[in-house]
Amino acid sequence: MNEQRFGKILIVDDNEDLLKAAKIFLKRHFAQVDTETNPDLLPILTHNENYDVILLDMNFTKDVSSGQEGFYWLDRILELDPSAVVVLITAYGDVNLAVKAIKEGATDFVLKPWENERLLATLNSALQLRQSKLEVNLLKDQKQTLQEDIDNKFKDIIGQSPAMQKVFETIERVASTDANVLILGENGTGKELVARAIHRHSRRNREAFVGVDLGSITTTLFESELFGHKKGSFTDAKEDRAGRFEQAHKGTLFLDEIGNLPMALQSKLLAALQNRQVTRVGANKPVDVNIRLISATNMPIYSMVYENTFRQDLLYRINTIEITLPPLRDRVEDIPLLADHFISYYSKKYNKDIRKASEPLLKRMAKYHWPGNIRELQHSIERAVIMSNHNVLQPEDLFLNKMGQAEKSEENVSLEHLNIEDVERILIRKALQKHNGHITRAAEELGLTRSSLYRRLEKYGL
Ligand SMILES: Nc1ncnc2c1ncn2[C@@H]1O[C@H](COP(=O)(O)OP(=O)(O)OP(=O)(O)O)[C@@H](O)[C@H]1O
Repeated sequence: MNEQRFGKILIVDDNEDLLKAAKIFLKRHFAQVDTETNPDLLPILTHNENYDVILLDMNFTKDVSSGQEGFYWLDRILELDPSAVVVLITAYGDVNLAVKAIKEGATDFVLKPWENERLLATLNSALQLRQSKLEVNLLKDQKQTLQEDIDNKFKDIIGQSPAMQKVFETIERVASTDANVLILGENGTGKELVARAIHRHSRRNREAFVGVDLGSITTTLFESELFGHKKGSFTDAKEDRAGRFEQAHKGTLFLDEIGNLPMALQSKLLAALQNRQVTRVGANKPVDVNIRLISATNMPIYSMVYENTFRQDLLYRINTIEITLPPLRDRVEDIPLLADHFISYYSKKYNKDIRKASEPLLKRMAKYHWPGNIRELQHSIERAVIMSNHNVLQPEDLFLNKMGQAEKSEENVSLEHLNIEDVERILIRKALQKHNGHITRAAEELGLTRSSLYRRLEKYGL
């Protein structure tokens, strides 16, 4: 018989002939059939093997027919495994006892002497019940994990400052809608983290979260990367491939660095977003895509619209809801929390016993400008944890970039400690601040063309 057999059955009865006969018959139908005459071994047997169905006699002592032993063992089995499925073996006159046992948790009963086919049918239903019970248990575990996830909603986004509370509120409010979200903020402020949190708390969370870094996609590969291609449509197209839009179907598409997309490509992106359809390179039929769109940029996107370097219609398509992440220097009250979080994470990772940051170090961190925001804080703490010999991190353990220190107290900038790049970065930041991110005016003031200013913005991550 080639048919695949499932199910582990244990039969406990004091009648050896009955056990032998049952085993011979049932082995043809189930994956494993074990027999036992001594019920005292039940706890150890059920502990060692994960039986699907236990076929249990009601009476073991000779001339006793009260069924008390069966009740006792039924109780014990269910105590050890509340999902156990127990089928009782009863004599003809014991039907009332068997009915009572079912009320106490037994699944079914079979009458002795039994017909093999009827026994098989009873065991098959019992096995199905066992599988359902196991599935329910699994679902309960999964539900609990999901619940824990919900309870710890923003556990990976650290921050208690009013600005971050506002961010959390917005995430909560927009996550369940399908609204397009635009996340603005300097480099390293947690834009991707927020995008992932929105996806995690959305109705699409069982589907894919697909991220694309538009800042690093070349113009030639843009369409194939986003919309996919047919085999042979260009030299490197060795096989049919779905693009990011299709990969994100039913899920969330995260377009990072959208402000870096050249104008020509912006129109192509806009068309796909408007039509909710994409056509693979080399194909002639568009396919429908159902995506939730989240975009992010550290560029001054509104000034870019004003300057005609970012399409206004594209901006309106992506910014239904806007979330602006504050730079770390504007929420210094979150620094101790973040520091603790990263110290404990990296201490564990590198097997060090570093407990916290000292007060003088926290003061130093509060004064620092953090041009690279949380990413910079995270990396400096990682380095400090690796290098430090202290149990409490000290100011000298943290290597901070001269730039960030200079800018926070610009009036005290001492040029001899800066190099040309440091100075250029300070001047660009000042010009942008003065003109509220207006690129043309800042470029004019700096004596640069707009495109060379953009190159520098990218270079310095401004
Ligand atoms: N609030 C936060 N709590 C904990 N970790 C954070 C927080 N914000 C950012 N991080 C961490 O900082 C790093 C940078 O975050 P993320 O990549 O989300 O920033 P980003 O704004 O998308 O950066 P970029 O603009 O450079 O793409 C990540 O390692 C992230 O886990």
